[in-house]
Amino acid sequence: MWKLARLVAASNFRRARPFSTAIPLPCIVHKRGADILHDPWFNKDTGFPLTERDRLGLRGLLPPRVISFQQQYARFMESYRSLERNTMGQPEGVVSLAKWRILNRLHDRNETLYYRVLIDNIKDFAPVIYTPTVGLVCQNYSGLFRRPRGMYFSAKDKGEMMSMIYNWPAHQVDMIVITDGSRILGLGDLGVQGIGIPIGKLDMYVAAAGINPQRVLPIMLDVGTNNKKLLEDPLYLGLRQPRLEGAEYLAIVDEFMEAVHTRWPKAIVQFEDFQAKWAFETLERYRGRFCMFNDDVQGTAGVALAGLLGTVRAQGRPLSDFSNQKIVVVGAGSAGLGVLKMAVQAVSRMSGNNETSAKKQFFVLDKDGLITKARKNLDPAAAPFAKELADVEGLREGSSLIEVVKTLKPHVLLGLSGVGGIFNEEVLKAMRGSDSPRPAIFAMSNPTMNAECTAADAFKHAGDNIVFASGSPFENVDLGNGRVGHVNQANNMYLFPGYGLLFTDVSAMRMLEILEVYNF
Ligand SMILES: NC(=O)c1ccc[n+]([C@@H]2O[C@H](COP(=O)([O-])OP(=O)(O)OC[C@H]3O[C@@H](n4cnc5c(N)ncnc54)[C@H](O)[C@@H]3O)[C@@H](O)[C@H]2O)c1
Ligand SMILES: O=C(O)C[C@H](O)C(=O)O
Ligand SMILES: [Mg+2]
Repeated sequence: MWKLARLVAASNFRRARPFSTAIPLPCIVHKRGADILHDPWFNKDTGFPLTERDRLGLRGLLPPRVISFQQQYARFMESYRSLERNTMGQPEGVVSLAKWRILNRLHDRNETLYYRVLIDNIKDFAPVIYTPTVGLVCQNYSGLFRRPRGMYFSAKDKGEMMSMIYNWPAHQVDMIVITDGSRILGLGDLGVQGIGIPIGKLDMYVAAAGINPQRVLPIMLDVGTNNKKLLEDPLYLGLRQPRLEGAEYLAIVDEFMEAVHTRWPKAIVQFEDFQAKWAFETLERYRGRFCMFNDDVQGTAGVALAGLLGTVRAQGRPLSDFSNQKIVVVGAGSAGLGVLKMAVQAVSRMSGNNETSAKKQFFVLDKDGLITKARKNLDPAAAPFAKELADVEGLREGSSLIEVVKTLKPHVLLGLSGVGGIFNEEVLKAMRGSDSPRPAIFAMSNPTMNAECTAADAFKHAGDNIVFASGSPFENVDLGNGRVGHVNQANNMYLFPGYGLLFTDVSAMRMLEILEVYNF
């Protein structure tokens, strides 16, 4: 996958810009002197040749020696490797944040060099600029803040957004990732600090899909936070008020969507890490009018489905056997329900049966256990997947995870609950009784500490023959005797850069048509 992503990225960058020195300017640069050195889009640091130093008023503002792009690259990588050596043995969080800081400083200074090192070292750097480290960055964002990135629209900006959007310096924007910070990974409400997520996602768009970095825009929609700790933190950078709800909330999102599409009618807006109720509501509200999608609902579904089909192949069975797999999804939020919807559609199309019949093999649990039609106050979003009691013999409304696994003997156990360790020893051991010769365990919650189980525990307790995937990266597991327990990563990052690449190459209307065709 990474090889493919790098090929795509490399070919796009070649097409868009020869990357050996720096980004050719898409328009005439009106800046001069120190303003250019302080603009990460155009800055080449000590790489400015003497002729450019004369032309751009840089003479005397830089040390005399010209250091080539390649030399700067080698210098950065040496600093990074020496940081790795010097922090060996220190706590993981400290090391990850130190790595993030050094990359972030480069991002703020010289984007050309930043994206070059990111593309060339994507496997090493993705866990630093994206999941899982980005979670830690969001948790500490107010303290880590040095320079703004992206745009911040707050509830206090109501009525001003249409003019504010023109404050963004780029003429064209193709790809926007927006969050309201209400459900950042499995870490809950992080308010304005959630901006780290759109930044990390858009870095992946640039690195893996070759999207022009000057045409991406991370957005934070700050409608307040219900996180008490943040509200009491004197350094907290967001609005110090409870989250807006209901019509007041929607009015803010409506105004933002109007503003953004007035200025850039073809920009694609990716909704990210909104709490489930707003994830579903905004998707329904805007999908017919704007070029938008919800990554947690739709991106996750695509990646999970690919993993589920891959599991069938890993079992040595024909893909059509997918229709016979018993699948237990743990977590009935934006991600879990998104996966269920797409997987049911897939089974229905593959088997030719209607969706009611395709649903039979899927079972879903939330914090109150197995979801059945007998549930009082059944969440309308989960209702289509609630089981008839008659269809779950030996189980009841609210059956626990262990009861479900022991009774159903599922082929697949897929976690999108945000609850770390919920696939405990007992549950994993029960998966040994699965009806599948190669049961699949997908611990998709993020970041690492929220994963339903670790890779090591999965292989230890559920057996060597499982197919394992996780949302956050884990190392392969040494099973002894030279055998390896392979860890696959099931994270929507394997899909959304592709959406961007596809949809920025087609017109906005065509995107809507594509989404329609795939009943997305
Ligand atoms: N790997 C990926 O690509 C990917 C994509 C999206 C979301 N995620 C992760 O999935 C997790 C959930 O995301 P979401 O948007 O669906 O969150 P959400 O808050 O919308 O949903 C969480 C669901 O888990 C349920 N739950 C909570 N405790 C539970 C328990 N003890 N047992 C069973 N279910 C329980 C809740 O009732 C709810 O239905 C997060 O950790 C997120 O980071 C991963
Ligand atoms: O951000 C990620 O790593 C995946 C996903 O979008 C999530 O919310 O966990
Ligand atoms: Mg997300």
